This record gives sequence, C-alpha cells and structure tokens, in this order.
Amino acid sequence: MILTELADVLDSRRESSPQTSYVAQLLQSGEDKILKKVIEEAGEVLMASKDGDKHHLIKEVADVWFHTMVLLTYHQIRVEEVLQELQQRQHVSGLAEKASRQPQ
Ligand SMILES: N=c1c2ncn([C@@H]3O[C@H](COP(=O)(O)OP(=O)(O)OP(=O)(O)O)[C@@H](O)[C@H]3O)c2ncn1[C@@H]1O[C@H](COP(=O)(O)O)[C@@H](O)[C@H]1O
Repeated sequence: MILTELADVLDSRRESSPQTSYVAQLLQSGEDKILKKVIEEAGEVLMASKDGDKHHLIKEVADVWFHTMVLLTYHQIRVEEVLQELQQRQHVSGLAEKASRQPQ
C-alpha cells in the first residue's frame, strides 16, 4: 500500500544527507520546522477547498498527508498505527449505528 511504502522510504531517509533528500533535510531541521510545514500545507488545503478546483485540492491534501507522515517518522510512529486507529473507529462509532440502537 502506498502509505506503508512511503513510510518505509521516509524511515530510510534518517540516514540520508540533507543535500540529496528533502525528507532528511526536514527530519534534521527538527520538530518545529516539520510542524510549520504541516500548518502551512493545512492552510493551503483551506484555500484550495475554497477555490473550487478539485485537482488543486487533491494536491494540497497529498501535501498535508506527506508532511504529517514526516512528522510521524520524526516521532518514530508507524503509519500503520494511525491506520489501525481509524480501523478501530469503524467498530466503535457511527451515528447511524447509534440511532439504530435508540428505542423508537
Ligand atoms: N511526497 C513527497 C513530496 N511532496 C512534496 N514534497 C516536497 O515538499 C517540498 C515543499 O513544498 P513547498 O511547495 O512547500 O516548497 P517550499 O515552500 O519551497 O519548501 P520549504 O522551503 O518551505 O520547505 C518541495 O520541495 C517538494 O518537492 C515531497 N518530497 C518528497 N516526497 C516523497 O518523499 C520521498 C523521499 O523524498 P526525498 O527525501 O527528497 O528523497 C520521495 O520519493 C517522495 O515519494
């Protein structure tokens, strides 16, 4: 799956030179620089959503996903842990399911 493959590449960049790798550059710049990129890209998602160009929005969401994955790599958290969290929520929540359990 693309997210786990990307996570493997990001992990491998821990050892890379910042001169040849954007990810190594970010990881070595530290948490604040990575957080700044996440916030910056989230702002760009907002603008892309408002401008009504779906292709632009797709690109900006990809940028946010990518930079949040760099943040996970920085904290040595695997993307599978986030995927697992989302998967668990499928069984936990759901307004429709809650409504179906309410007495009529
Ligand atoms: N998915 C991406 C990806 N998306 C965006 N970017 C880079 O993110 C950077 C930031 O984009 P911006 O538009 O914000 O550019 P900027 O404002 O000049 O950047 P800053 O100076 O603020 O950091 C650009 O340099 C893009 O090339 C990415 N760089 C890498 N990847 C993936 O990460 C892998 C490893 O990359 P390297 O570490 O560079 O080999 C690659 O194989 C790709 O799969």
